[in-house]
Amino acid sequence: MVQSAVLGFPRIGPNRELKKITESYWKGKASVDELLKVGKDIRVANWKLQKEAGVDIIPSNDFSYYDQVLDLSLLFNVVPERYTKYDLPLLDIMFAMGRGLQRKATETSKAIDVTALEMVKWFDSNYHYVRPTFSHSTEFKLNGQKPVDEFLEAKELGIQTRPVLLGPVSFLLLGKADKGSLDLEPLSLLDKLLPLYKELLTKLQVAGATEVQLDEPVLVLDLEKSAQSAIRKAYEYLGKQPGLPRITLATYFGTTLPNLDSLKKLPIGGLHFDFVRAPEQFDKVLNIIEKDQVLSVGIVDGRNIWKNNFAKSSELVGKAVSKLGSDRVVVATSSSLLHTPVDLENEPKLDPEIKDWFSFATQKVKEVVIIRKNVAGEDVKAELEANAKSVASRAASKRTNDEAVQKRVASINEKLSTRSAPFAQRLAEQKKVFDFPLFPTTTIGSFPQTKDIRINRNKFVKGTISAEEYEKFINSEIESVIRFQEEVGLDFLVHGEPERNDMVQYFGEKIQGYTFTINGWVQSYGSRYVRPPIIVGDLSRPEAMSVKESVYAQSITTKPVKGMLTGPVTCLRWSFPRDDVDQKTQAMQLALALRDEVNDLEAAGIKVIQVDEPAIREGLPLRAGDERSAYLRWAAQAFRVATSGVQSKTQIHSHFCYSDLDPSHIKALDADVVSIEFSKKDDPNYIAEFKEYPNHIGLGLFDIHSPRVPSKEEFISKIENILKSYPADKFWVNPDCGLKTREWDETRASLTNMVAAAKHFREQYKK
Ligand code: MET
Ligand SMILES: [Zn+2]
Repeated sequence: MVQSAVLGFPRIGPNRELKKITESYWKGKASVDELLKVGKDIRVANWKLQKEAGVDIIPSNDFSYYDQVLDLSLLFNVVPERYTKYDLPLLDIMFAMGRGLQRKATETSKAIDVTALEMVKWFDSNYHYVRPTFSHSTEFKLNGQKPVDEFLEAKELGIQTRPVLLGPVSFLLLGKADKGSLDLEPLSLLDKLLPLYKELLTKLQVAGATEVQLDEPVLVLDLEKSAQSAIRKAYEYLGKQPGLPRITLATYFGTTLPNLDSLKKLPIGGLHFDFVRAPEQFDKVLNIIEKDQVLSVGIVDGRNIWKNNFAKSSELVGKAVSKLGSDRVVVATSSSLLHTPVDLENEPKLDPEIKDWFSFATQKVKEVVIIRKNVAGEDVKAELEANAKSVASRAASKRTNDEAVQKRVASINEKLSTRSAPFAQRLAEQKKVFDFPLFPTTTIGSFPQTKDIRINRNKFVKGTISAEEYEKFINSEIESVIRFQEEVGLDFLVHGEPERNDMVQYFGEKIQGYTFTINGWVQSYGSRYVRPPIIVGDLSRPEAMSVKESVYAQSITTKPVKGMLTGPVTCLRWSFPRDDVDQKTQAMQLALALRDEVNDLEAAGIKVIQVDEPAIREGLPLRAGDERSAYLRWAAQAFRVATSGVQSKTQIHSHFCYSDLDPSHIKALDADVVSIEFSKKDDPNYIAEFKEYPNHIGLGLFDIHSPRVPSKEEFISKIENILKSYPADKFWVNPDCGLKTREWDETRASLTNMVAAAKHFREQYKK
């Protein structure tokens, strides 16, 4: 019989229960038992939901208090020494690795001061994982047995699960060598790591697990020969161990075709492929499935919110069945559902016409089951008819098409996407407008989003305070942020973004063609969740979106205040995009809307405008080649469409974070000044690469994901280090990213030290 499988379910809880409890645990307001209880409740609810929906293969160990990759580092004892020397409980070591920890000394314990590990984008998604960090002194051993415990927890409820683990090759390749061990090649650790997987799988088997899912998403990347052989080696080794649970090796987010040879004839139970993202691999994949192997057909999209097309999916699964037989086919989600919101039923405010086009994680679980039933010949006539109706209604809806927008996009040309003068000339004109010192200091835009801000925003949304009252409140926040920056001594100010719930959602709500949810949260990293707006139709800007706040901020200070916008590519990437129009077209529509906004800001007297593009790197197609170069071209052009309507003397900034950015990715944006997350990348080679960047640049000097406050000396030594390979006259001084998740005390202390360091160098370079 064909089976159904889910590769992973969101773990944040339907009402963000996990965020609430972890944050209060961090603040010392909730006990560890309270934290663990909420975690357990979420796991139990998720398993029951899937069981009741009729899913055959239900995942366990897809839960995490912070990040599943971090869990695995901890489980295998890949824990740099700096985290273990304080005798913290495992859970707190894990949080310290994820977010850093700084604690004053008390009578009974010494002071703690440790930075977080590097956090990186999970492939091309907006999820971030904590990078495994290996050193010569890494001693692999099992630390606890989280996957086993969670398997047993489900078993106790009478639910048999399939534990999920990141596979050994991906675990190593996604990691890096620690400072001090830079000559270490993570993949060289495979031989030491494999016995640990064996030990763990043995424990799972003893606990009663008959199957495991090992994720090897690196198989959708360009892999060197050594990595391809590592895959073979790992699965030949694990597959041949007698008595272990059956292994399903799962890939997702792209095509495996260039690496397919390394998957042939492996002694494992099954293989999973993502046919939503890469349907082109279907025929070739069918040919490599061995007689004793199962093909898991990933057909329900784990990355987007559109309702599945049952007729189409069933046809594809049917093809697999006719070739392999029904016992060897599983209908599955394309990837974990981690990247989709929990439940569409939590959205009472969505327009019913549009809501009928969507499917969130809870609905997707049911979709997998319906497709399975359909392929197995069970009666799902009513579901199929309803599905066909929604699919047809979306295709025909008036809400998706706007001719004026389509015409304007067609008129985009070189002139519209090129600034009126080259950088050198622009810089000269800008220098006449502002008197900027060497090492200009600035921040990335947001300041702490306090409870007070959230309370007032909610009141405004609920209508318990009027628009005027809310505006007054926002203005008072802006004013205090401006005064704060003046006191601290920053050169280029920001208004602080207190009016923004989220940098994309805020604009999404003002752009026509978007719809948004009230509960559609998706984990971005740790306890940070986002609520991506949904692009349903052609996009346009009915009226100014940010001018009022920027103009107010500029009116109360003589220092330049940056206008602050989210760029077209980031708006696209951090939304759920349409799947019926290509991404480039959606980006250009956004670019035109933003161009009008940029021009309006300039007309209103704003002299510096920052258009953030943190997501530009994550959108990079995972493999090198034509698709990637085309992406880089259109992404840069979209930015230039948005920003080249201004005069030369208007300074355009941009900002990038969260990823290993290559300067070549951003040169073509031609922004006057860019700021980049950098604080955890003090590798001299990486710094040297940025010398290539022709315009001005601020390499981020402190980690904004951590509450830790760097001292003035620490800033000085960081800057000194960068200046060894980077010219001082192009150098801006700023944090890694916006400060919205920080507290005010930390923010004041960090920025004060940062400005002091900038002044130190200003003095030094005067001489
Ligand atoms: C993720 S990038 C964030 C940029 C935005 N301007 C902020 O400061 O929050
Ligand atoms: Zn950022």
